[in-house]
Parts: sequence; C-alpha cells; structure tokens
Amino acid sequence: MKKILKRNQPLFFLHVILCAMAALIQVGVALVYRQITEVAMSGDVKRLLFIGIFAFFYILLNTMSDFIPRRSKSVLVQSIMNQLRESLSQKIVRMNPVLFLKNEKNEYLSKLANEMKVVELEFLKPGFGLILSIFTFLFSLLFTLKLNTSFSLIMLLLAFSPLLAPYFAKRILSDRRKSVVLEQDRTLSLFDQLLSGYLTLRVGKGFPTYTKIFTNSSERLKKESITFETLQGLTYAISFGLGDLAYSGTWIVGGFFVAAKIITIPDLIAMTTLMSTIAGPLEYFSTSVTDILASKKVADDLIAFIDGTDDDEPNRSLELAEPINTLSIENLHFHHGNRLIFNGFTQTFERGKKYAITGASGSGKSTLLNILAGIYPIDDHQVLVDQQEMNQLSRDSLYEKVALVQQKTAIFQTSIAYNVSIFSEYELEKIVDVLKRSGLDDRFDNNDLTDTQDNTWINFLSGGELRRLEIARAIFKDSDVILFDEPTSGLDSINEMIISDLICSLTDKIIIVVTHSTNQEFLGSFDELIQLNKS
Ligand SMILES: Nc1ncnc2c1ncn2[C@@H]1O[C@H](COP(=O)(O)OP(=O)(O)OP(=O)(O)O)[C@@H](O)[C@H]1O
Repeated sequence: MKKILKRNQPLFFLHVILCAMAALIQVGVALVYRQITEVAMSGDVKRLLFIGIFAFFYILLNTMSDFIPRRSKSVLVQSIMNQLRESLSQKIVRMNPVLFLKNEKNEYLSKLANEMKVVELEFLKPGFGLILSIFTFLFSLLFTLKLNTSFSLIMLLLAFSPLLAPYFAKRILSDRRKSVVLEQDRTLSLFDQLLSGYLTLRVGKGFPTYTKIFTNSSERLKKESITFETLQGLTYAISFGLGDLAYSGTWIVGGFFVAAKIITIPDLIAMTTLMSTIAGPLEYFSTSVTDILASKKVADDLIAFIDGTDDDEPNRSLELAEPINTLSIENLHFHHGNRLIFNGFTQTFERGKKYAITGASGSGKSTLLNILAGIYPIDDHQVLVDQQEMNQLSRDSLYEKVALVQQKTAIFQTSIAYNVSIFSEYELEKIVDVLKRSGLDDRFDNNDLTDTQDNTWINFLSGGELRRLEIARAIFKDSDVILFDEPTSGLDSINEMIISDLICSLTDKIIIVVTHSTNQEFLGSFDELIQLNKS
C-alpha cells in the first residue's frame, strides 16, 4: 500500500491541501455565527445587514468546501483502484505457472470482484475521508482553545467518547467482514460452475440439487452479511448515541460557564457550533475507523497477495541466444505429491525429428509435456536445453522458442487474427497464410480477420477446427520446439489425418506429440515412438 501511495503522492498532497482549506472554511462558520450573535445583541441593524450578506456568500463557499474534497478523494481513490487492478493482473502474469494451476481460478476472480470492492468502499474511501475530519477537528479545537481553555478541554473529553465503540468492536468486526468475503467467494464459485457446467447440469438433470447447493450457499452469505451488518450497525449506533450525548453535554456545561460569567453568549454559540465541527468529525472518524478496522484484514490479504514473493523463481535468468537443437531428459525423478510419476526416465529429443509419446492413462504423458514446457519444477541436471539447465532459463526466453499446443483451446474475445497470433503484432498476409496452411481459410471465408468486436464465431468452432486453430498458433509462432498435447483427441480418422499432415508439414523443429491414437498411419509419421509406463 505504501508503494501505491508513493506513486500517487501528488494527488495525495493535493487532497490534503484541499481538505485543509475546506476544513478552515467549515470551522469559520462558528465565527460567523458568533459575529452575528454579537452584532444582534448590540442592536446595530446596519452592521447586521452587512454581516447577513457576508454570511450568505460564506455559506456558498462552505458548500464548495463540501464538494471539492469529495472530488479530490474520488480521483485519488479511483487512481489507486486502477493501479491495484493493474498490479493484480501483473501479479498473475508474473506468477509461477505451477502455483497458478494449483489455485482455484475463482479465487482470482473474487479478488477483482469482491475484495477490491471492499478495499475501495470500506478502506480507501473512509481512510482518505478521515483527512478532512482530522483537519476540521484540529482547527475547531484551536478556535475553542482560543475562546476558553478549560471549557475546550471538557468539550474534547466529551467529543472523544464516540470512538470507544469501534475501538472495542474492531477485532470481531474484522473477522466477520472476512467471513462475508469468504462466503461471497463460495457463492461466486458455485455460480461460475453453474454457468460452465450448464449443459451437463441441464441434460444430466442435476439442476434441482445444484440449485439447492447454490441456495444454501446464498443463504449462508445472507446470514453472514446480516451478522456483520448488525454488528457494524450497533457500533455505529453506539457511536452516534455517544456523539449526541457529547453535543448536549456541551450545551449544559456551556450553560454553567455562561451562568458563572466565564464565557459570553456569543462565545457559547460559537463553541456549540464548533462542537459540531469537533464531534461531527469524531463521529465520522468513529464510523470510518469502524469500516477501516473491519476491512483491514481483507485489504491486508489483497496487498499481501499482490506484493507476495511467490512469483517466478528468481534464479531463472539465463537467456537462450541460439535456436534449440536438443532437449535432453536425464534420469528424471518426478513426484506429484506422494505419487511417483517418473523413476529414472531418460530421453533426448533432436531438432528435425518428430516424437510420439504414448502410454496408459495416468502414465505421465501430460506431466512430461509440462516438464518440457518448463512449467513443473524439476531438480538440476534432469532437463537440459542444449546443455543449459532448464531450471535456470528465463521463462520469457524459453517461451520464445517453445510452443505448447494444449488439449483445451483457450479462445479470446477479440479478432481471429489476434487469436492466431495470441496478441502479438502480426501482418495480415501471414495470418491468411497460416489459416490456409492449417485448413481454416474456408471456415473464416466470410469473416473480417481483424475485427475485434464481432466475436460470434468463437462459440461455433467444431472440435477439429479448435485443434486446427491451436496448430495455426504454433505455425504462426514458428518456434524451435512444439509440444502437442493430444492434438487428435476426439477427432475422426479423416480429421486425425488432416492434423497429422499438418504436423508433418512442420520441418526443422523438435516436434513432441502426446497421443492416445492407435491409427498406424498417424503413428507411422513419427520418427520415434516413446512408450511411457506407470511407475
Ligand atoms: N498437479 C497434479 N497434482 C497431483 N497429481 C497430479 C497432477 N497432475 C497430474 N497428476 C496425476 O499424475 C498422474 C499422471 O498424470 P498425467 O496427466 O501426466 O497423465 P497422462 O498420462 O497424461 O494421462 P491421460 O492419458 O489420462 O491424459 C495422474 O494420476 C494424475 O492424476
């Protein structure tokens, strides 16, 4: 958070200065009232008229003093929110892919949708709102001290009482706020699964039970929210009551001071007006502190996630200067948790050759691809890229030269061209050529390849077309190593051979294909078949 505040220093200081000016104007109202009372008591009508006109313009100025700090607070909070969203996406980009794969995707969605909202509305807004309150409080205090010291000290004691409630409630409020966010996460996650599993649930008649599960989760969210809001409301109410008590107390104590002729009636009017600019800010202070303390845990967790160090391994700094000629696996030992997947596996992959990896389900084929793509962590000396440790290569440098064609095609809501180039710069002729080579030119005959708005096509690609789009990406990238994860799964033999021909057309590369295919023609197109056995 400090880093973000530092980046917004100019906006922050501008807000502080505007708050100080606004506070001075607001506190000045008491002096205007004091003056009016004094002149009214003197019976000087002409001066009273003059001061009345002055008061009118002063009230106009006072209106602006309410608006301007609100606006500067809004600009400051929204710039911070913008940076937080940017930092969150950067954090995810920087993350170690293994950690990313391990976590629930909805956890990240919730950070953007739920936690950021809490930080904005219950942490930053009340936090920056406090600055005006602090200035108003301090200036009012200075004025009252000037009018009468002992009365001011009594007022001050009374004015602090509303702060007691949030102070005692902070722990429980903070825990309850976190519980609400957790329930929001669960409900969001269930709703997301409802959308992604819509057809399965509909056709499998799972909706009645699933809807019950969702309703129960929503019910728990309702209960948690009510509990939190009740506690929060109670804290506000106690603060409000104490604030009211302090205000009435000022009139009563002030009455005694007037009776004892220690202060005048105009002084009492000024001081009770100032009490509202002392107790008012303190009341605001107490509700804001209530919100801040309640949301602090959520804000701290979000910032800890963004600033956390579970990013990519720091020792991955080597760059790959030359094209990759060999990938070597030497005596690989690899576990998923307690489960041994590879027990001394050795294999060299050479440029210009095509390798098919086969084996029973669960024998570790996809795991091997993920190791070769630098995703899973491995011990030193087990995977070498042209004699360089895979572990030490920067992922950016590795991904310049390695492409991973995944089983499940990710499609982005943008143009066809960007879907092929995966958001890198492209020349249209190259996209047209790649689509032709991957047999997708007919499919996109009537589409504007560069149109980023009309994405209806993304919902209607067949299984074979999706596979071809994945391969079009690999052809566009033209990397030295292409790793295919079951490129023909779910395809008929004709489509299988189309994909096989496409793969065969890629020359002078290291091609590694994981496959379950038993099609001898397809398998015959590889230079080497590698059979994995369960360890
Ligand atoms: N991240 C993971 N954490 C724990 N276990 C995993 C993980 N990934 C895979 N496994 C397990 O490791 C074993 C090998 O998985 P892998 O996906 O590599 O097999 P596969 O040969 O590709 O299987 P299939 O042919 O069915 O796709 C499986 O039993 C799988 O459940």
